[in-house]
Amino acid sequence: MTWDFIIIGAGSAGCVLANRLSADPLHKVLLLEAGGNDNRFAIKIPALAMRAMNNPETDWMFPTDPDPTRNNRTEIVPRGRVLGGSSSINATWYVRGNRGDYDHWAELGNRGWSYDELLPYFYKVERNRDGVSDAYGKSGSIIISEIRGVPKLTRLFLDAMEEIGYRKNASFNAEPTEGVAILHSTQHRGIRWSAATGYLHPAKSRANLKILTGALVRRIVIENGMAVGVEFDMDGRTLVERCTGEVILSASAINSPKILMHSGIGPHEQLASAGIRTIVGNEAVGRNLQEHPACQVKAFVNVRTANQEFNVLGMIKYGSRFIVSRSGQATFSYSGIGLVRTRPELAYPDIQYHFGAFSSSYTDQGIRMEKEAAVNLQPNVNCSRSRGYIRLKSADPFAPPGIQFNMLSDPYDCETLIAGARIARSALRSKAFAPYVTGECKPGEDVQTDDEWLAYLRENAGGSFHPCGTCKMGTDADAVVTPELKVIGVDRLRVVDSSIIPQIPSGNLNAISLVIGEKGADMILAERARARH
Ligand SMILES: Cc1cc2nc3c(=O)[nH]c(=O)nc-3n(C[C@H](O)[C@H](O)[C@H](O)COP(=O)(O)OP(=O)(O)OC[C@H]3O[C@@H](n4cnc5c(N)ncnc54)[C@H](O)[C@@H]3O)c2cc1C
Repeated sequence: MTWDFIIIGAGSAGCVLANRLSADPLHKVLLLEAGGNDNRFAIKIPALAMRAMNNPETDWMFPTDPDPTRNNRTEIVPRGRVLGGSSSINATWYVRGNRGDYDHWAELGNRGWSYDELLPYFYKVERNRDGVSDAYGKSGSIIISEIRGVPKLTRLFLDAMEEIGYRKNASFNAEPTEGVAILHSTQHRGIRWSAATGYLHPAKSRANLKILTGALVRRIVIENGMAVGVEFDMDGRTLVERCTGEVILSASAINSPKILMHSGIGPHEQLASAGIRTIVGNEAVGRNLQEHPACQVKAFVNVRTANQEFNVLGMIKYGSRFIVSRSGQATFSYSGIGLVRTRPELAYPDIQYHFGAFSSSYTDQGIRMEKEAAVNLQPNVNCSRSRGYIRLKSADPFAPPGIQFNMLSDPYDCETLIAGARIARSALRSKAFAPYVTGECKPGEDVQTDDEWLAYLRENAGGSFHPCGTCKMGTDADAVVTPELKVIGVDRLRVVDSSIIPQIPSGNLNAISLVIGEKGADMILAERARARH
């Protein structure tokens, strides 16, 4: 069989593409996914995502290189390895980002990617079935709901922020986005609504769409400067599928650049040292790695939190509530959002808060629940400026690449995160929290000066599970793909996923990854239609 389109990766963007490209029965579409089926409790019930993470069956669990900007600490980066990709194991936050983010993308030379041009694609993604906000589209594939049954401590977070000068704003995905709110999530009645749920499952019985799970892509086959197929391993065999239309790489910010490199597209020296023949030398492949640097500000509380209930009895309690009302702690982890300007002269929020009515910690093995009752207010820098990279470590296409975040290399990120952390501290010391908060747990009273905060960040800051930018879209020398998402130097090959992001936006990345899938599909279909006529 020869395919019209081969899509690599059934994640947020890949599921959208599989649906849109196979909507025309004349298109024969092959979707290759390394992971397996998403029919698991740990995926359907949002809070159980902690179990889908750190599980090699559903999480890539990429180890990082020691980060010199964070005292050489290492960490494990979770990425979904299952139908739905990271949208199947994420925390279900739905955050679009703001006008400034996407207008900036357009200003960088990416025609067609301004806020006004992307807004119709957000609407196309969204289905505001539970009436959560007028800001959303009404008939898209992804259901957006307010989370249900939030703890009292989360409502206190909104009061606390209001008390120190930040308004409540339930419409935080429309302009102006600034304010604090109960989380809007990609859920319907407490069940995760992933890209697989919204896009892939409704299309999977189409005769012209073939989905292969357990298909681990090695490389793209390039002949005469053109992508003509994909080589992958499945059931212990190495196979090649060929394609007359386009190969579309949607393996996300860590594996997309790695697959390009194994296909001969990337920094010549790295390819040569792995014994890979360079087809297109491009130093930019794998560079521009971005994250939302985050830290924790935590306070002990005098009421029970999920920390004391992270056991069998707690499971029964939360499980029963879930069964009866599809609400409560089984359906979320963090439950309050804040988008805040740390300085009034800024045009857009430079900090996003995740508020959790529980306390957990980053460890080099992932996130762990604490034993004592506490709440956690976590700021992250929105449009961060630190840059890291992905590099080939091995000639083995299945070995993980080197991942270097350099997460606190830019002083702007450090200063902004410190400002955000100080605001978080003020919120936890507000009158609203006073009856409940018994003391600061992290960073603790010893941390006061800028230098002390910086030392705290270097020892404690982590990412927000939002790596992106490693196959940057642009028109400059640092670009890997054009604004049409075509890989520079190779025909019939595009990258369509969060790796094309030129500058990380102000929000969690699932929404924009879905939009990248929608816009990518539109561009591919329009070109195909033009070619037919
Ligand atoms: C734990 C966690 C929590 C998060 N929380 C949120 C949140 O609450 N809200 C939010 O908006 N964002 C969140 N994110 C981020 C967001 O989900 C991702 O940024 C987004 O889903 C990325 O979409 P993508 O299409 O780029 O890649 P992905 O969705 O990661 O998809 C990539 C797909 O490609 C497949 N693949 C990779 N390599 C190969 C290969 N060699 N062969 C075959 N298949 C391959 C993968 O298995 C995967 O299915 C979170 C992410 C994680 C991991």
